[in-house]
Amino acid sequence: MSLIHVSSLTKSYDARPVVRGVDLDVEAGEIVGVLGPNGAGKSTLVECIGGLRRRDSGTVCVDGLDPDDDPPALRAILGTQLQEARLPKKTTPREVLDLYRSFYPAPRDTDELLARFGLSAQADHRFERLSGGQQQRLSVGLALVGNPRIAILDELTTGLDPAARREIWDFLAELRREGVTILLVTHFMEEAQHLCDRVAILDGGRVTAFDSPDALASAAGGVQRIRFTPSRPLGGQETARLLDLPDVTDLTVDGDRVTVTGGEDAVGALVTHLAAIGVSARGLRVEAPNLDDAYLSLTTPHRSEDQQ
Ligand SMILES: Nc1ncnc2c1ncn2[C@@H]1O[C@H](COP(=O)(O)OP(=O)(O)OP(=O)(O)O)[C@@H](O)[C@H]1O
Repeated sequence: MSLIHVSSLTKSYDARPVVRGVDLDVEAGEIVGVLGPNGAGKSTLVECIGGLRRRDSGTVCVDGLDPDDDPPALRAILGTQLQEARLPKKTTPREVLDLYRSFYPAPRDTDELLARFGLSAQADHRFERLSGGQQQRLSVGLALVGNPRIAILDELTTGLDPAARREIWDFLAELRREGVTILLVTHFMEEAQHLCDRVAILDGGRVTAFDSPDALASAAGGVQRIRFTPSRPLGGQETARLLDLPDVTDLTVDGDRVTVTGGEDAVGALVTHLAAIGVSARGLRVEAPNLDDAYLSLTTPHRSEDQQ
């Protein structure tokens, strides 16, 4: 069986269904991303998996254990980072890391973690004096202090500057090499693309897709965007003619920049046609479909609560 097995999971708040029959299997050593709009149920789902919330129905099995039973064996192998770190204002990173270390049989070293998360200089500062990004880094460190085999990380790089984000990505890549299994809630497509072996897209409490980032991107329809500046202005008819080219589906003009959308054959047809009318395509860029395209095609933007 998979290391994390979820089937038909449901959870409601005040009779309002938020997670509506989720199936999810995560294999040992994978990094699996959970993506979806605000309110899609991502945190609720991973909190049910991590034993922080009780599900209403369905099955959750983590390394053979049911998190609702709160088994000590599960606490020993699971590290969870919550969306918002809520720590006492007057404690310091060193104190809180030392406290969390004491809960685990084989924890990581406090100074190593402080250095790893760029907090050595703030080790003895009160939590309330840390910046938002430093608080965030501490909360990721706390999830990992117990040397967990499974880590559940909820929006781990929100609020971090690009360098800190890269450092955390490198650390997660290292953890993956050590065989740690990671369930990662994120709003950053680049993060999911960079780190995740597979991505589950959650919309309105249901998984609408679960596959590798590349497979999701290809399934988004194989649409490419071709951007260029014509070497001379195109007339109205010349511009309209581009829409008739094979495999071209859409066209927008913004100043002197033209964007043509279409399938795999569109770029060849476009370049050949432009050459035939004596125009070259300056600054030509072809953007392949990416995870953003897949995400947008698989989720409902601004789904209101009464639509759920
Ligand atoms: N403790 C709670 N009591 C009542 N409603 C809740 C509770 N926690 C979450 N909700 C509601 O459940 C829905 C799903 O919330 P959840 O936090 O799981 O979504 P999410 O996908 O993680 O959202 P976000 O991307 O904004 O963090 C939201 O409408 C939220 O307001």
